[in-house]
Amino acid sequence: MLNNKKIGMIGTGNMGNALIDGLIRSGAAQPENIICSDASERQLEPIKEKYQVATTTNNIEVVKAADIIIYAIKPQIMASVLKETADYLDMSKLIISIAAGVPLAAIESLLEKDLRLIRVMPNVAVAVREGATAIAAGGHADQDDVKLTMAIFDSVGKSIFIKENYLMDAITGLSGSGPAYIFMIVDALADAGVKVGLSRNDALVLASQTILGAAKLLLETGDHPGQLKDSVTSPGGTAIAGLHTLEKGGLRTTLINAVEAATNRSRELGDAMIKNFANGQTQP
Ligand SMILES: NC(=O)C1=CN([C@@H]2O[C@H](COP(=O)(O)OP(=O)(O)OC[C@H]3O[C@@H](n4cnc5c(N)ncnc54)[C@H](O)[C@@H]3O)[C@@H](O)[C@H]2O)C=CC1
Ligand SMILES: O=C(O)[C@@H]1CCC=N1
Repeated sequence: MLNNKKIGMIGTGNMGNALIDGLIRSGAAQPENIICSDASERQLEPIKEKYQVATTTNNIEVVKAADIIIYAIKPQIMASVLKETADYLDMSKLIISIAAGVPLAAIESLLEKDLRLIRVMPNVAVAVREGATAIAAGGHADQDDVKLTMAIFDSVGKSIFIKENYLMDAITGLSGSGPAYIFMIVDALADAGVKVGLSRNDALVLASQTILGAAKLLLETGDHPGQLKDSVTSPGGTAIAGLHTLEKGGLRTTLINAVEAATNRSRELGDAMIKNFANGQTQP
């Protein structure tokens, strides 16, 4: 699908780096077809060394050279980088933003021209090709653009297509931010293992593998999580004793509140962007 399309990555931090890694390791893109930019040479050097991709600190160079441009910079500087590169953006290029909370409408109001715009919410697991990604298309992006974007993010995990309006913030709160919740849970489970006598390393390996195994069971069987939970809880056994404690501690409510808080923060970021971008304000 990507064939020899040139992919430009603006921003090579957590996500930009993870995407480059996943694209190359999956074979979806060849190093010679990737050019990336970052404000920091320190960020670019290891990427150039590891992946032999073209690197530059000049974003405009990336936009000029690429057919598909992925903006992988912080939401707070999206406006200034979009403005910086705007003159070189046109309908010949597919523009993908992965910035949390930045609505397509904000980008369209800032750039004030017809562009093939796609908004994507991936997560950091793209680095190990197990990303969870949602894709929403702007007014001038067509089905081929969506297919191209899905080809990129399916090469580094699983992607779904959604209508952006009100769902992308929820996805940012759930799967975009979700790896952080799981890392915290694994860290706590490892502490628990240490508390009941395991070495830190054994506890961490066992806790991580338990999460991986549970996730694979869910995805490969398609069974409901409640059904799978019941398959673990022996009558009068250990799992139900642990689950009772989790219920008493309000685990479900806490997780629901966490996703809601992250979703609301994404909305706040978006509302601020729309206001600032509409006033042409590009500094955070
Ligand atoms: N970290 C995550 O798990 C996820 C992040 N995102 C989104 O991805 C975007 C990037 O996030 P991260 O990679 O975590 O941030 P990061 O801070 O790790 O990377 C951002 C990169 O942009 C570079 N940069 C700063 N100013 C620049 C400029 N003017 N031109 C070019 N590069 C510049 C920085 O040097 C840095 O390497 C954000 O919009 C975030 O909302 C989306 C999903 C998940
Ligand atoms: O925390 C953030 O804003 C970014 C977006 C989703 C995950 N990390």
